[in-house]
Amino acid sequence: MSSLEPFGARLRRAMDERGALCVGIDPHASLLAEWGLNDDVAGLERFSRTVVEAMADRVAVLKPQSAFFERFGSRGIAVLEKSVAQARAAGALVVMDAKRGDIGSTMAAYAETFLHKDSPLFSDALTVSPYLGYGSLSPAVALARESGTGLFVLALTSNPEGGEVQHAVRTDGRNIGATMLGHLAAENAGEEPLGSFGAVVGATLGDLSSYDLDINGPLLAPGIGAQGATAADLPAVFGSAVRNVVPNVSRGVLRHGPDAGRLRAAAERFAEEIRAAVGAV
Ligand SMILES: O=C(O)c1cc(=O)[nH]c(=O)n1[C@@H]1O[C@H](COP(=O)(O)O)[C@@H](O)[C@H]1O
Repeated sequence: MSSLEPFGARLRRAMDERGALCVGIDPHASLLAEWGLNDDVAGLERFSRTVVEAMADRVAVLKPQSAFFERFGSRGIAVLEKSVAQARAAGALVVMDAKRGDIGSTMAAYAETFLHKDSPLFSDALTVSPYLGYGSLSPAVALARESGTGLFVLALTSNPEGGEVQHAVRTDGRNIGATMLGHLAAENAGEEPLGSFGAVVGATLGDLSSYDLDINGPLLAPGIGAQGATAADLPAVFGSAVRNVVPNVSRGVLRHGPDAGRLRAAAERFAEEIRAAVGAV
C-alpha cells in the first residue's frame, strides 16, 4: 500500500504551523437546535459543513465524533464521509473519534474502515479502546504503520467514571492507565520527531505527576470548555509532556455557531490561551 508520511510527523508539523488545538465536530441535538437547524440529516449536513468550512484551513486537527453521525444511519455516515474528505482536502488532520475496540480479527475490520487509504471513511487517526486487552489492537497498530496513520488509545479518560477501570491496580503494582501508557511508549520508541501512537488523557484529571506521560507520542486531551478544564490547567496536568498535548474543545467552540466568524473567533481564543499556557512551560 502506498503510504503517507507517518501520522506523528504530520501532526508535529501541523501543530508547529497551526498550533495544537483540536476542534471537535460534535453535532449534539441540542446544538442543532441552538443553531436553528432541524434534528435531521439536512441539519447534520449543514452543521458539519459549517464547522469544516470555518475551521479546516486553520486548525491542526478536527475530530468528528462518529456517534452523532451514526445516529442518522447510512445517510449520517454519508455526511461523515464527506466531512472527513473536505476537512482533509482543506489541510486539517482528521482524528476519527469512534472509540473502537474488539477482538483482534474484528478489530482488523474496524482498522480497515478508518485507516485503509481506499476506505470512504479514511482518516488520519482513530480513537480506540484497549479494554479488550492492548494486544487486541495490534491489527490497527499494524495497519496504521502501513498507511501512515495513527491511533489514540484511551488511557486516562476525562470522565469521572473512568477511574474504576483505569486506576485499578494490577498484581505488579502498576495501574491500568499507566500500563497503557507503557505500551504506547514502547510502540513509539525511536520515532522522530514524534510517534504515531497517542494516548487519550483528560485535561480534567488534575496532577498526573505519578504517571510517565513521556510516551514520545501525542496526548489527546479532551475536557477543556464544557467539561470544566481550561487551557491554563494544561502545564499542571501534563508537566514536561505538555508540548505533545493536543487539546480538544468541542462544545466550547461549537456553541458560538452558526456564524463562521464567531466560531473562528472562539477557536482563536482557545488557541491563544493554549499557546500562552504551553509557551510558558
Ligand atoms: O476520545 C475522546 O475524544 C474523548 C475521550 C475522553 O476521555 N473524554 C472525552 O470527552 N472525549 C471526547 O471529546 C469530546 C469532548 O467534547 P466537549 O466536552 O464538548 O468539549 C467528545 O467528543 C467526547 O466523546
